[in-house]
Amino acid sequence: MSDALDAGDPAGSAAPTDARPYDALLLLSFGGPEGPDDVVPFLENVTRGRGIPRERLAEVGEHYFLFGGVSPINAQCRVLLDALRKDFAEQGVDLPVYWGNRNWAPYLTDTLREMTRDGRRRVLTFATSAYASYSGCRQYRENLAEALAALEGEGFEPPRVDKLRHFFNHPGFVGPMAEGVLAALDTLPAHVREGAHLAFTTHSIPTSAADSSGPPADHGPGGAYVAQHLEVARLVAGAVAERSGTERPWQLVYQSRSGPPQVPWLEPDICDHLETLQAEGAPAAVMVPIGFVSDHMEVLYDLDTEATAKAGSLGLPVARSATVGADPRFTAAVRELVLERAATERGARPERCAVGSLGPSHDVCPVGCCPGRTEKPAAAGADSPYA
Ligand SMILES: CC1=C(CCC(=O)O)c2cc3nc(cc4[nH]c(cc5[nH]c(cc1n2)c(C)c5CCC(=O)O)c(CCC(=O)O)c4C)C(CCC(=O)O)=C3C
Ligand SMILES: [Fe+2]
Repeated sequence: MSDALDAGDPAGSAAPTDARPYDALLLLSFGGPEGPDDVVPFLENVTRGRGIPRERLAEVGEHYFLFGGVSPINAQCRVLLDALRKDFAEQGVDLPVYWGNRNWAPYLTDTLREMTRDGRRRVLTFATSAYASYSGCRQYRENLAEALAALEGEGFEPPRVDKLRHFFNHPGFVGPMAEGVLAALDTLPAHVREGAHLAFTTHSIPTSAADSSGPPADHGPGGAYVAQHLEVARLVAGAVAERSGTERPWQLVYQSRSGPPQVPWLEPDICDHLETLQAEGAPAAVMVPIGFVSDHMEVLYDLDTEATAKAGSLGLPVARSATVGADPRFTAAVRELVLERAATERGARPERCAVGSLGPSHDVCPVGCCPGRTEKPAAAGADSPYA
């Protein structure tokens, strides 16, 4: 990118709603079962070759069967898809939005095939995962590469695919979560509200995956994964303190651990944390699922069912705050990120919005970002085999 653009920004004359060079947005999500017969095949898709213990799979299958074999995640993606289309239409952003999943229908490869048939040549991807990590970023990029390879194998010339930067510190993500905490506090009995602890939770991952998350240069203990979550927790706790006039103690904790017990994963687990809080005399807690963009199964089962039951057995009042879902501030944030990236691709230097001290994340994952256990081709990064 040339500094000379600062003077006479050529893209500055473009309409503020110009999404060029992109001709489509791809909403890329995890996918989930939509009925009892889907549960086992879905789990097979998720765990292909990753050695999750059988007992854990049976347990996770049970969580889905408890809800009729239906994960809420696909319905939430449909709502988000509609909300994005409506936002784009209202704001004059002329960009079709498609939806594909990594692990269940509509499958990513099918969506990309449809996009290719529709003549889309420059696709921007919005993955429903806010933070850096192998599971939350590179794995999505690997699945994009697999889909592109499959289409090439079918004789198509697939589009070029980019991916939006991590949005964890965008105000359209942090703001709605802070408001969700204030609303959750209001549901607690009045006499425990003041002293309630904030338990920020996210998906546990192996400590080795956390340590290597983000660009290689940033690697420290916990890597970008822990640093980005700590930043969001700090920002939300700060906004809540400011709005409510009360500083509350907070901590980042983890949930939904899997994998063999001898492998270390990020700790403490939310349930152990609730036990500690109760033992230390905390009057109440709000569980704040900052690691998830909507109320999918990890939230409905691991927090609303399991952790809430644990708190009940401890006599500790708890509430769970809302995820951003299709909040209009979040859909607006996606639009802003799309237009920002489009302007950057046109050679302009748009304002790159971010709150807190970490600054806006990279647009293109550098080589070695969030490595997996085995090296596989990944699209939409500096090490992409696709342009
Ligand atoms: C960081 C992270 C996110 C957040 C980023 C993002 O959103 O992508 C996330 C999201 C999700 N994870 C989900 C489901 C599952 N994740 C599993 C397994 C795993 N997740 C991991 C990490 C993450 N996971 C890891 C390190 C594993 C073990 C190894 C592996 O398999 O890589 C398993 C297998 C059984 C189990 O081990 O629990 C299932 C069924 C669903 C769908 C929920 C629904 O249906 O509503 C969603 C949104
Ligand atoms: Fe997961």
